[in-house]
Amino acid sequence: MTADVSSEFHDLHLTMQLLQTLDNGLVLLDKNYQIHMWNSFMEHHSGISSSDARGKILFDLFPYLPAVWLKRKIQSVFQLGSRSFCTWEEHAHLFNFSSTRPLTGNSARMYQNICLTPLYDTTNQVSGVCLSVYDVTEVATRKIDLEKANERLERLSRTDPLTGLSNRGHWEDSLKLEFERCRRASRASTLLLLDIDKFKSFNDEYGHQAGDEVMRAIGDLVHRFRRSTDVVGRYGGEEFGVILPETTAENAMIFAERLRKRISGTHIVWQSTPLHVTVSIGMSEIRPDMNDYHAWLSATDQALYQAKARGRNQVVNASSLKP
Ligand SMILES: Nc1nc2c(ncn2[C@@H]2O[C@H](COP(=O)(O)OP(=O)(O)OP(=O)(O)O)[C@@H](O)[C@H]2O)c(=O)[nH]1
Repeated sequence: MTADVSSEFHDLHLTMQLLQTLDNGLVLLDKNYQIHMWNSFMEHHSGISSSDARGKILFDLFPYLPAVWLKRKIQSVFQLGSRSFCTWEEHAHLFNFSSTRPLTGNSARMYQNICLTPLYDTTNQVSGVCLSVYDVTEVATRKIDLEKANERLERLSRTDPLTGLSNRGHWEDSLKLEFERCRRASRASTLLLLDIDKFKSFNDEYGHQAGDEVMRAIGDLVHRFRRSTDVVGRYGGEEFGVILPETTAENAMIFAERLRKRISGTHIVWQSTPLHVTVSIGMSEIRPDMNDYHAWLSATDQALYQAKARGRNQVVNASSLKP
């Protein structure tokens, strides 16, 4: 070996060692997806030694890889001569590797970003593609945790903690939306306000916790009774609101009467004592002369007031009231 060749061989040897120290995976592929280099990161995480990997076809070693998609990506690097990327958000675990910190992190599997880089020969032709694999498990799990926490906060900000129904703010937003939709499309929609009768007496006789239990049970009953398109919320203290989209007052009356009877026929058990609960319901169908959803609420509230005044445990339709 001449001095030059020996020096080049020495440099190559050092370069190969340097590649082994990288904390990311390196795979050198030719046009036929045959592996020409496989660094220690890949050895360590795949359990396949460099000597076993070299000469093999990538897709034979890892039959679970999304072959159609990845082949297209690799071929485009050969054709265009430009880099290509794939983030964990596209393919979370391209290689099925274990996470290096499964105990402190939140994932048993490694999240990866992938980069495909063209490698040129001396004639300036792309002769290989270097596939770099980056372990981004910590970043990915942190982002996923943050998204989950935000979703939870979002849900909490919309929910009444006692009944699990929509809280007043969120329910009123739905009401406003429904009002606007109906106005534009001129279609029917009916609003119900439901108030537990003599609710104060449950608090006074059995304690506040019993009152809470009554509230929870009625909220649950209304929630289970409604159709999936109806929107139920806790409107105030012991008051619930139900929006019945695409429903005329006539049909809403059938629903409201059924609900009222169901509630008055159900005993809520508090510490072995059955409590008899009734509700008063006011309802009103949306009308063209209503300028905003407040007018809709106000008409329904007046009907509820009448249901109370007429002796409770009944449904009153706003259209039956004298103007
Ligand atoms: N336990 C409990 N009580 C509540 C809650 N929110 C409001 N209340 C109570 O509900 C009671 C409502 O009483 P009133 O407005 O006098 O009405 P009522 O006793 O239901 O009588 P009518 O509506 O006229 O049939 C008040 O005593 C409030 O303190 C709650 O979240 N839990």
